[in-house]
Amino acid sequence: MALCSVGRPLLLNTRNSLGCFFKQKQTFCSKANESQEEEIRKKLQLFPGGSIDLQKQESGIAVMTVNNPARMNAFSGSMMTELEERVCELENWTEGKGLIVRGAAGTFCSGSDLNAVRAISNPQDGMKMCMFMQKTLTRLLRLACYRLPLISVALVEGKALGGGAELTTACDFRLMTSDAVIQFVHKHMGLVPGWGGAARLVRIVGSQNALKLLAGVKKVDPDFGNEIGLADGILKVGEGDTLVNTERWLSQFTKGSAPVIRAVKKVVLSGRELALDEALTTERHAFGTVWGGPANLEALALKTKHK
Ligand SMILES: CC[C@H](C(=O)O)C(=O)SCCNC(=O)CCNC(=O)[C@H](O)C(C)(C)COP(=O)(O)OP(=O)(O)OC[C@H]1O[C@@H](n2cnc3c(N)ncnc32)[C@H](O)[C@@H]1OP(=O)(O)O
Repeated sequence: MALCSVGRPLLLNTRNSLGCFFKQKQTFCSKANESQEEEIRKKLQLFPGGSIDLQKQESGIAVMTVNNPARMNAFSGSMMTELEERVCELENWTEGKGLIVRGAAGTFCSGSDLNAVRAISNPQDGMKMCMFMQKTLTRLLRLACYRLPLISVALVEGKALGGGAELTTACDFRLMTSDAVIQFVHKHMGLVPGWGGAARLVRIVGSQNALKLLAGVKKVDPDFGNEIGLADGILKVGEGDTLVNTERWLSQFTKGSAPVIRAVKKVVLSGRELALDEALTTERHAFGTVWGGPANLEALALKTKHK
């Protein structure tokens, strides 16, 4: 039985929440919300185009591609619902260790498809779309909460604008190619982020920098990204295949014992998102899952030195 059915992700959350320290924070738990989600899913399907492709590799690293190059990889409505489906697939990928999120044809993502945005520009639809994307991107960021040790990185080539900039913040790390730009263009669109991008940005770069990026609509190039902690590394264009280089970079975090990596991601996520008491409780539980475990016993037997 699948753990998750895309049409009923709320059921998924209830079932999967046993091992999930975020269960008390889930908000989509009423029948009314469930039917609202279904309603917006149907509406989004009315705006087709592009795709979200997922390639799960034997290495345990998956590549998710935002694929709509004719519109600079803007998110059509159907791509928003496909993103939810792909996240669901990842939640159930027991061999998964890492995820690379990138855009097709050398550019990341230019946000929502403005044609779809115009058609759903009334406040009710906007709120439903916003809740839908917030929930999907939160699930993407919290993949480890579903028993997987997945560590994610956004490979930012070209432009990441608006919702595309928000998508980068739903990954654990961001690597930028030397020609890349991340820009929260929301203010210029008369908006603020609504896909959870502001809340995540504050946690990544701090409130001072977040204010500069959102209120100043500052273009973040790789050097500035590095300076404020938005970029975790810079990939020089022309020095090898960027995807291969990203896989190599990511593998430093995904190699080793899966239960230990899962526990690491859990303590970091809980430290960032929960109140201290709750985070300490989660840390104790995570510690209990690895103490005396195979990786721990092996390290003790080998008398491992950390030179
Ligand atoms: C604000 C938050 C938010 C949300 O919460 O929903 C959003 O994400 S709204 C979208 C924010 N993004 C934009 O406003 C992007 C607007 N587009 C541009 O600034 C440029 O197109 C750019 C910089 C992405 C690329 O410029 P370039 O000169 O390299 O190419 P073109 O402008 O010729 O673009 C090629 C082609 O793509 C279409 N395009 C680009 N972005 C979008 C988009 N977001 N939605 C729909 N279509 C988009 C562009 O119109 C061109 O199509 P064409 O048919 O050739 O005119």
